[in-house]
Amino acid sequence: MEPSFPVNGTGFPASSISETFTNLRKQGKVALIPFVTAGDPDLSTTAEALKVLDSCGSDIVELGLPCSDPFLDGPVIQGACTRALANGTNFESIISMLKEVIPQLSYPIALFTYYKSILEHGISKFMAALNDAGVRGLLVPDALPHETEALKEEAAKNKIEIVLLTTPITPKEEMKSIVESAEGFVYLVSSVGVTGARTSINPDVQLLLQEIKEVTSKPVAVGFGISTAEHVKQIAEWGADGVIVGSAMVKRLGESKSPEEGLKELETFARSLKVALPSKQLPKDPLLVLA
Ligand SMILES: O=P(O)(O)OC[C@@H](O)[C@@H](O)c1c[nH]c2ccccc12
Repeated sequence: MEPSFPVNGTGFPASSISETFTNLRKQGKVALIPFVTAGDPDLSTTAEALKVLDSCGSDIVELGLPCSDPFLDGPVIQGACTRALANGTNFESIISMLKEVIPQLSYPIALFTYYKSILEHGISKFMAALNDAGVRGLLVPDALPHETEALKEEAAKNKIEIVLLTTPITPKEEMKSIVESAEGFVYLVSSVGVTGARTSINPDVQLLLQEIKEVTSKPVAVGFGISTAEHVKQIAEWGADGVIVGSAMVKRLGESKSPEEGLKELETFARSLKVALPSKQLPKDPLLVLA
């Protein structure tokens, strides 16, 4: 049976994060992983944005839970969190939006959150809600190793993969154990500091990618500061399996004059990144999802 919405090559219903990478790898493709903050500028626009990103050939989307103290984020994502919280977006409203939208998407969603927000709900309730909504991955960059182990245990019961992050200053031994424990993919943070667009990519990323690939066959996606088609191309050439683009997406979607304008800018930008990557076919009429 033909599905009535775009299928991004991973098949429907959306695969797990690992399966998505396995499929892409078979086809020699590099994953485009946009990040947006849930509820920015409002939750119905987030729902539209998730569909627009599907039509642009996104392979996975990282969806951020807005938080009042996003200390790993730069001004753009901080602004997105402020807007989302100001319009009343909360965990429950995000979960109910996802329940409706995820069945319409061909890619898996990985949720991004700070550890504190999970504890507010309790780990097992949080994971069960994610599973119920169809979320397939989770990133909690500020969780300590023992906290991560507890998260992984509960996530496994709920078919959720826990993505772990390594940075340019992570000691090699620690990097190895992160890589060993990571599920879905390994997130290589390109540079030290907070999230936000950078003018150029840290050239050490090439070597860091090699070092990770020497110790694992798990997919590796690079994020932090990636904001142009050139950046994306460069990172793909260096052998990454995916690129994560956050602040540059959020800026277009959340800082535009209107939600409609923001969605259009998001679409144009995501397409420009997609064509820069070793790519797959896009659906014929992407604007249909906006109608
Ligand atoms: O915004 P950037 O620089 O494109 O970085 C990716 C990113 O937004 C996303 O992965 C992310 C958002 N907030 C984070 C905090 C820590 C680590 C990663 C993130």
